[in-house]
Amino acid sequence: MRGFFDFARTYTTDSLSQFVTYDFRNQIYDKLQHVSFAYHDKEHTGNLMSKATADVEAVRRFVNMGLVRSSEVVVRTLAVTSILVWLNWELALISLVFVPFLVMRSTMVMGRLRRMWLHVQEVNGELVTALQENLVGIHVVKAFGSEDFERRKYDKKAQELRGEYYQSERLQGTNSAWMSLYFTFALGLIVWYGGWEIIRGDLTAGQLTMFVLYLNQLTFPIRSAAQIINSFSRAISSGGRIFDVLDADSPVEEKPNARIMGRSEGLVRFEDASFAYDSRSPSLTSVNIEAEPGEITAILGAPGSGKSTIVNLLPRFYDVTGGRVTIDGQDIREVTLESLRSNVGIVQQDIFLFDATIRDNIAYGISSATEEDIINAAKVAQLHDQIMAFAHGYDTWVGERGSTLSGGQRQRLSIARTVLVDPPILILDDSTSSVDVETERQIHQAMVNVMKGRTTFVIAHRLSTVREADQILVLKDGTIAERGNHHELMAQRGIYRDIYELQLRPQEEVLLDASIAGGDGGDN
Ligand SMILES: Nc1ncnc2c1ncn2[C@@H]1O[C@H](COP(=O)(O)OP(=O)(O)OP(=O)(O)O)[C@@H](O)[C@H]1O
Repeated sequence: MRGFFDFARTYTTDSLSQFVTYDFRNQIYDKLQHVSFAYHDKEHTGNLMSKATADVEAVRRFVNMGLVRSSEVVVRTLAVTSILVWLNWELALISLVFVPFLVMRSTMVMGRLRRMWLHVQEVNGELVTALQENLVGIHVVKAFGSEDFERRKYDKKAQELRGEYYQSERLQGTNSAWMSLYFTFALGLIVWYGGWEIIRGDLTAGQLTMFVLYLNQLTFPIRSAAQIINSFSRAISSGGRIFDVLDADSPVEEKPNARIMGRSEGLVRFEDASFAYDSRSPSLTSVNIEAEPGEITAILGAPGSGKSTIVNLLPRFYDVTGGRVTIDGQDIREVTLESLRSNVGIVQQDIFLFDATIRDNIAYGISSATEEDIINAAKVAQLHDQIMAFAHGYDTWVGERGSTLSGGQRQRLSIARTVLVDPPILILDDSTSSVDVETERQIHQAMVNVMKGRTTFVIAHRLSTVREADQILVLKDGTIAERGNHHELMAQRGIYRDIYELQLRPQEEVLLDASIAGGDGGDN
């Protein structure tokens, strides 16, 4: 019988706790998929990972252990107290004298433990962040010989965490001791008063012994209460951190009545568009751009002038803080995010590759892509021949974050991915890591191929791309300082001409020299 009830209890608590954590995990994951970039700018990845794992685990433990034990404690306490009152109400009243102390102490300890556990979870988040940054940036750490610096940084956080754990365990230990002390005091009081009653002849020794034996049955609930308080405080602080994620506002929200955008014609307008990452300084002020379908718009400017910010507004990674952005005349805030983003493709220079095969990485997000589609996309991206040169061809595993591919190959893989999606509007960053002349030519050809027939915004660093552009925008401090084509801007003798003389022309000369010399530096 007992075995059956134990099994039923374990089964119920385990499945309930797993159900709760399953739900929390999915909700957190779902939320993180949908919050905008502005949220990720502020939240550390390690901290989010800690919330999705350690905090969820703290809640699971409470549900698994604390909730059931709490009901057991309540039932036992009520049952024992009723028996005590029935046995001798006067003694029962005396034995309850410690209850107010117990309640006061528990409330105080619970508040302190909650603050402590919150701090523990925060430090744990910082520790995971330090580990995550170290692993992601391991190349930089090794290149700069910073292993010792990183170890000390990690050790400091680990020590802080150890200290915090120690403090909370100590508080829990002293709390447990205090609660036992109150109880022992009450027991002493009963023995003293009961003894007195026996002397007076109002109570027999047997009755007192029975009362004390029953009173002793409260030892278990009192000990458990200390543990439950700890587990509850931890679950409350973890629950708070979890709800911080679940309740986070995302500045980029889809309207409830958002329409689905069909395949766009590719007419893009920025109308008086302004944007600020924070309230202190605007990153874009009153930007006006009109890009006709199929047109190439090159964006140039000094670092920090707002080039990436402009293109980030188009797929709504951030929302304008003033003015509006339209595609085919409709405000992009009126359409669903999914349909908008399927119309706006992005070729990133530093593309993220998943630990999967080349085929899976090219077809990422397009489950309907056939083998033929994938090969065609790789051909357009000038990558097919190199893939075929690998021993496993399209089945080659790219390694974590594509570490087994060169920078040039990763960039062209990004182009192949975009070709497969076939978006009418394209955002491109044409900067390339230093590659040899042949790779440079292949990348350029791949870019020309992918831009064909699409309205393209290219953050331009190379003269070849700038020359192909229908319009060139030169940014300065978040505003468009100059606009026109190459010849018009050269004639203006302004910022563009400076950029041309200082950056674009020398680059082309180097490439020209390299091609004449037939140098091949290797695709890196
Ligand atoms: N996530 C962010 N949070 C806060 N400020 C940002 C953020 N990203 C960019 N900024 C600021 O906005 C301004 C414009 O940055 P942006 O990245 O658009 O410039 P950029 O021209 O693309 O620069 P680069 O050529 O160096 O990539 C800069 O002052 C930059 O510091």
